Formats: sequence, structure tokens, C-alpha cells
Amino acid sequence: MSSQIGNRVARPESLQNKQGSIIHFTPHISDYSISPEGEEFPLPEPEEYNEEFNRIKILVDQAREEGKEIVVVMGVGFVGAVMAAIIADTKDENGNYSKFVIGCQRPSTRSYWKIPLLNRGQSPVKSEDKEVDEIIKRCVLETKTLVATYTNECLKLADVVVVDIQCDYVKCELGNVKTGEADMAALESSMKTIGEHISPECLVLIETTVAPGTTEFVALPLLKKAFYKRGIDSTPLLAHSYERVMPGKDYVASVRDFWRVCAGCNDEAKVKVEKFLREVINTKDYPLTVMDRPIESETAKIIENSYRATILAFLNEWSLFSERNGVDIIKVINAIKMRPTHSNMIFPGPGIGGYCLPKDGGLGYWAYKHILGFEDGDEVFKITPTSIDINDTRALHVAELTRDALRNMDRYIAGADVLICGASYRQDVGDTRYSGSEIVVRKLTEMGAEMRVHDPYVDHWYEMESQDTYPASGHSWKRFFRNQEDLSVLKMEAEFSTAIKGIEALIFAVPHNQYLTLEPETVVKMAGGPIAVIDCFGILSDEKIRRYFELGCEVKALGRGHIQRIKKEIQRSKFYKQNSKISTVSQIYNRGSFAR
Ligand SMILES: NC(=O)c1ccc[n+]([C@@H]2O[C@H](COP(=O)([O-])OP(=O)(O)OC[C@H]3O[C@@H](n4cnc5c(N)ncnc54)[C@H](O)[C@@H]3O)[C@@H](O)[C@H]2O)c1
Ligand SMILES: CC(=O)N[C@@H]1[C@@H](OP(=O)(O)OP(=O)(O)OC[C@H]2O[C@@H](n3ccc(=O)[nH]c3=O)[C@H](O)[C@@H]2O)O[C@H](CO)[C@@H](O)[C@@H]1O
Repeated sequence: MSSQIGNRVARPESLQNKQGSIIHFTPHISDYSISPEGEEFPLPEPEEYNEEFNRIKILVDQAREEGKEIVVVMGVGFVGAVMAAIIADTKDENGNYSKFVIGCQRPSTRSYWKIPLLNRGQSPVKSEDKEVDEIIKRCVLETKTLVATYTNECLKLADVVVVDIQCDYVKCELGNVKTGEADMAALESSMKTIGEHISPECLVLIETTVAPGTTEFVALPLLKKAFYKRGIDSTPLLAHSYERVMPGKDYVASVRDFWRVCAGCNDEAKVKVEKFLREVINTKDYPLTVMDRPIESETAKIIENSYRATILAFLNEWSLFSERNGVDIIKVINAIKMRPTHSNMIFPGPGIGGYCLPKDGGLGYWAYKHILGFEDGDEVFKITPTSIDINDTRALHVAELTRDALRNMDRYIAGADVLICGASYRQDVGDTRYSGSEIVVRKLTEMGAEMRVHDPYVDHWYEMESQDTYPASGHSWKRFFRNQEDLSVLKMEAEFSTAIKGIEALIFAVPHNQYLTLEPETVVKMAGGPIAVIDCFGILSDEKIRRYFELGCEVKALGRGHIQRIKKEIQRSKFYKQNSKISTVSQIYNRGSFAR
């Protein structure tokens, strides 16, 4: 009898006892955490925690002797892993490393693997920014100012705790963010644990994007309650400062060399958080803004991301207008951006994804009622929720464009082999959370297409592979579509040349560097003949669009209505070429007949 755990099977083993008889047993295999590269890590057993804490304690004692401040970063995901390294890379005015950082990651099957990778000096996140790998490797293996662990006991040793764990917003309907709700469980559980372990002088800095009011009205009471139970009568030192990181080619710089906002729950916390951020972030070149209250820092984050989500959503209707009226919205946006007051106008891709923009406005709308107690949210919030709804459903149109392009080639979406280039939510990073590509794939699958996917930054598309349990059981977007079952076996194609072979349609969904340089001739040759090409991000120049038509392809693109003009131009020139050929032949024929 064997038991299946994780991806491993615990096989019966046999041993000979002292009396020489054979005993059969199945080893006790705990659950496994499997890295994106497929490496398996058994989760720590309860009896290992003590030894692990002692390992960390020895390193901390040594760091304290060297005068270092001890910082625990809760959660080593896309934010925490890089923030931990940046803090660990901090030097004081004498050029000495001044912080010892402990990345404290909960040992879940989904994320435990990040700990052994970090302790090997490897980044748990993939990015175009080479500095991510460099800074983590340097701080773990050279300066030895960064370690990772799974035991919350390390919180006892902290002078500062930075909270970078997630606070989800769970949507119940696609295109109706208002019916969703904030999932505070991970954050509340973490705040309780922190309150049970930290010393009274420890600063707790929440970087998590939270529903406004969480720091002062949810987290602080949890810390106070834990302190009370421990007989500590001082007030917890709690602050908020939101992250502005942009995973991608400037990942590290977008944390370290970037403007920050912060606030403390009381004066002592305010002084401590300002001091800490001035030490670890380049606030000399990127000034720090200190607000009066954490709710102002929390709200600034929600407004900032809602603003970006709104300016993207706003252009969806003009993108559709442009497709139908011969307008190239890319050129129009570039023309408008010439005036400085409109320089931040940005073209909306096939979906406004990532972990932030799709949820942050929802956190704000939800907090207004559920934390701050107002009942008139639907009268007050007209734009923020609508923007998210527009952004969440924009990708459905990409499926329509794919269907229409194939139809123009007398092909049908049902049964068509379609390759989507890019699973990630944005260029040059391997994060598939709430990616527009997921909606495209799910809608096309519902329409009967046979999907293939390639992305140089993504090894596993967990939203598909583990769609029954990812991001949590019953939370997959698959619930909004039909015919989704087979997507659980949709695998990332490692080689582009394999992925493209024999396809009928290709969707440029994410502007990864690798796709920007593809030439039409190469694409058509690799595909094995003319295909339908759908450009979701203004990736194709007019020259490439023209070339695809000349090669017999059909091209459609979000917001690029001028493509019809290019298509007609190519058809006309083909017509004239054929006619001129016919007229030449007939002239030769006529000349020949006269000559007879
Ligand atoms: N990803 C971004 O680009 C970005 C940018 C700015 C802000 N943020 C915000 O930062 C926060 C974190 O985002 P992320 O993208 O890093 O998420 P993530 O899911 O990549 O990382 C969160 C990590 O915390 C771990 N975790 C959860 N509960 C824990 C606990 N109790 N103890 C220890 N570890 C725990 C998870 O296992 C995970 O590894 C979110 O609030 C997000 O909105 C994200
Ligand atoms: C206010 C702001 O800037 N906040 C940033 C934002 O960063 P992000 O990682 O979410 O990345 P974005 O660039 O916002 O992309 C989101 C989606 O919008 C699509 N997009 C983007 C630009 C464009 O021209 N056309 C598009 O279609 C893109 O493809 C992707 O799907 O939130 C983070 C978390 O809070 C912040 O830390 C970070 O500061």
C-alpha cells in the first residue's frame, strides 16, 4: 500500500530486524512543497522547529555582537523576498552592514520551497532584473545578512518586523467587484502571532496593501490583545508604509530607489518607522512622505492603484471605438502624450492584471462599509469599482478578435490550435496572478479552441494546473466559464519553436522582450503557413502588420482600427500585381497572335 503525498509516492520499504526477520513499513512522508522548477522539499516536522530556532538564534546573537539591527520580514513572496534583500544590503554611515534580516515564511505546501531556495542564495521570484538574483545571492552567501526560516519563534528576536504577506480580495462574479470581499484571515493570523512573540520595543511595519482602517482598527487591537495576555501594558509600536514595487526590469530599484509614504499609530512608532525607512530606502534622492495616520498611508495606496486602474479602464471604450472607426489608438495616445499634462496616459493591454490593480479598489470599497461603517458605498463609489469591472472583462474581447480573424481566413475557432504568447500579468516578470491571458485562454477554451501557451518567465501556470485549488478552492476564475476541465493539463511550452508549430492563430498577449523582435517571415515559417495574428499590446509596427498581410495572414489588434486600411492596401496591390501580370501575359499573347 502506498500513499500519494504532494507529487511523491511514499513507497513501502523493508528492513531486517535484530532477530533477522523482515519488517515492512511505509516511511512517514510529510507533505512536500514543490518549487516551480519541480524541486521537492519535505515540509518541516514539528520536532525540527526547536533546532531551527536555535540555528537562527546563534546567527542573531552573532549579528547583535556586530551591532546589527534584527529585522524579520513576514512573507518572502514577490514583495518580501526583494524587500528582505534590500534591508539586508543596508549599510550604515561607516559602510558597515547594519541589518540582519530573517525572512519568515509560513511552511505551506504552496510556498515553503521559497525558504530552502533563499537559504541557498537563490531568488524565489523570476524577473528580468538581474539585480534580484545578485542582491539575494550576495546577502545570503557573502555578507550573510539574510536568512530564511519557517519558525515564528524568530519574532522574539526582532527589533523590527516588516509584514509583506498578502491580503486578498475575493470576487464572487466576473465583472462585479462590489459583490466580493476582503480576505483578512492571513493578515489577522499573522498579526496575532506577531503580538504573541515580539518584544514591547519592537516596531511592526505593515507594508501589505490593506483595506483602509486595517492598521488602526484591526491590527492594533490584535497586537494590544496579545500584549495584554502577556502582561505587557505598553502600546504596540505599529506603522504602515505601502510598497510601490514594480516587478520587472527595474524590480530592485522600484523598492530601494523609490518614493515612500508612511505613518505610525503613535509618535514613538512614527519616529521609529521614519528612522527605519530612511536607513533602508534611498530617501535622499526619493523623499519620504510621513502622514499623520496609518489610514492615510493605506488610503494613498488604494487611491494610487485605483487611479492607475481607472486611466486604463477609461481607454477600453476608446479602444473599441478605434477598432471600429479606423483609428490607431496607439498613435492617438502618443500624440496626446506630447502635452506634459497627459504624459501618463497608458494603453490598456488584454487585461489589467497582477495582484494589485484588480483588487485594491475593491479593498477600498469594502473597507468603507465593513471597517469604517458607512452604508452609502454604492452612492459614493461610481468609478473605482466600475474601472475594475471593465478591466476584468476586457480580455473577453481578445477572444472575439481571435474568432473573427480566423473566420476571415475561412477557419473556425472550434478546434483551432491557438498559441498565446505570455501568461504573466505584465512584461518581463513571472507572475501570473489575475493575468488578462487567463481570461483569454478560458474564453477561447469555452469557444472550443485548443490552447497552447508560452512564456519565458513562467514554468507553471498554477491558475490552470491547479485550477481546483488555486488561488484557493472554489476561487479559480474557471468558475465563470464552461468547458474548463481540460485546462488543468495545459502545460507551459518551454520552447517557442515547438509551441508555434502547426498553430492557426497566435496571440501576442504580453510584451515580453522575446516577442518584440519576432519577424513575420520567421513566425509564418515556424507556424508552417499563414496564421491569424492578434496583437494585444501594440507590439506590431505597421511594417510588420503589412508584412503579415503580404504573407497571407490575418491581423487584428486591440484598439488599432487602422489595420483595415493596411489590409485593403495590400489587397489592392496584390490585385494590381495580378492584373498587371494578366495584362502582360495577354499583351504577349496578343503580340504573338498578330505575329502569326
Ligand atoms: N506583487 C506586487 O507587485 C506588489 C506590489 C506592491 C504591493 N504589493 C502588496 O504586497 C503584499 C504582498 O504581495 P506579494 O505579491 O508579495 O504576495 P505573495 O503571495 O507573493 O507573498 C506573500 C507571501 O506571504 C506568505 N505568507 C502568508 N501568510 C503568512 C504568515 N502568516 N506568515 C509568514 N508568511 C506568510 C505567503 O506564503 C507568500 O509567500 C500584498 O498586500 C500586495 O498587495 C504587491
Ligand atoms: C500606481 C502604480 O503604478 N502601481 C504599480 C502597480 O504595479 P503592477 O505590478 O500592478 O504593474 P502595472 O504596470 O500597474 O500593471 C498592472 C496591469 O496593467 C497592465 N498595464 C500596465 C501598463 C500599461 O501601459 N498598460 C497595461 O495594460 C499590465 O499589463 C498589468 O496587467 O501596482 C503595484 C502593486 O500595488 C505597485 O506596487 C506599483 O507601483
